Amino acid sequence: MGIVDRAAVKRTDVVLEIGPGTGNLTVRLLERAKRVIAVELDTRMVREVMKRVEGTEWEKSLQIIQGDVLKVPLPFFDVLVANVPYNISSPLLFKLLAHRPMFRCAVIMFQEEFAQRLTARPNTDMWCRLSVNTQLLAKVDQLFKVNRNNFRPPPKVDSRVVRIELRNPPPPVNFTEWDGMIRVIFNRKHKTLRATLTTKATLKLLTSNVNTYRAISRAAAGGNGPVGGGHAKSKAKPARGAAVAVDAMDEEKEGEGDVGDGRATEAEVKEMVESVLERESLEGRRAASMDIDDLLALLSAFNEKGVHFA
Ligand SMILES: C[S@@+](CC[C@H](N)C(=O)[O-])C[C@H]1O[C@@H](n2cnc3c(N)ncnc32)[C@H](O)[C@@H]1O
Repeated sequence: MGIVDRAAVKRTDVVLEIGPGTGNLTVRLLERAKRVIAVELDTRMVREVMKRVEGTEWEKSLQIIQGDVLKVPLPFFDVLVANVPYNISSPLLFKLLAHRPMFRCAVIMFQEEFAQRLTARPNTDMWCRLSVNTQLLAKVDQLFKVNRNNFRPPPKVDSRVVRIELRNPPPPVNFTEWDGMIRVIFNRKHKTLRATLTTKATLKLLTSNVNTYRAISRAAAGGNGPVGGGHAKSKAKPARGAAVAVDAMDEEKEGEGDVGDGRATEAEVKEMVESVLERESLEGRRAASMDIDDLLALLSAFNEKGVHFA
């Protein structure tokens, strides 16, 4: 079974094909779907595909969007099929993970190693920021390997086709905040959390975030915090998904040592970070061994304490 069969296209489906090239997959998708929308960067390829369906029964059910898949707004679709250059694998994947409304599935060919990272597990070499972010938002199945000798000329690496289904409902987490934390702790995944989270650069970032959240919180409470003065309440809305964290922070304001003007210092934020790690018994843990649930719990513990990664 090839990519088209694995996509399990139904008669009622709108299929989005990325990079149709000369249209080999396109014609097979048209035989099965209600409609195919193809996004192709190369104008010569666009003409090739159009020529291929001209005068056939498929002419009316194919729409071609000429452009870069990373730049064009994607239309509604049920199923996506993609075979595109591997240098856009990561941005394409993240565009799809954020795509709404949700689609039924995406069947995509990636480089073997990239595909393996998508389904990697903790305590393996492949477990990385890509694995964690993908598995937070989607379920990925490895479908089949495509040997490099199937291509002319053969590339340097093998490929693999995977199926991606978005988690529905999506996890209740602010993705920017989540990815901010994942970036920091997976930058050196074998170091302890205490070591990665208390470097000078990380503390600088966290202190700036803590102070922004405090200012927002003060403004929302009607005070004259640094954000926006008298109009701050309407202007300084926290990012979507951050509301819970801001409420939790309000409750803590009295206890958390504000210094004078209410701004936290790096030393104070270091203490906040260390106290969360200690309370959760996580000082000695390493990102390399943490699964998604461990990481969600870690982010939640930090947010409750008023520590933010975005
Ligand atoms: C490997 S070919 C795929 C050919 C065809 N799908 C097949 O299986 O026979 C990749 C295609 O993706 C197109 N492409 C490359 N970058 C693209 C982008 N950023 N957006 C849309 N299409 C792109 C190329 O022009 C090319 O036609």
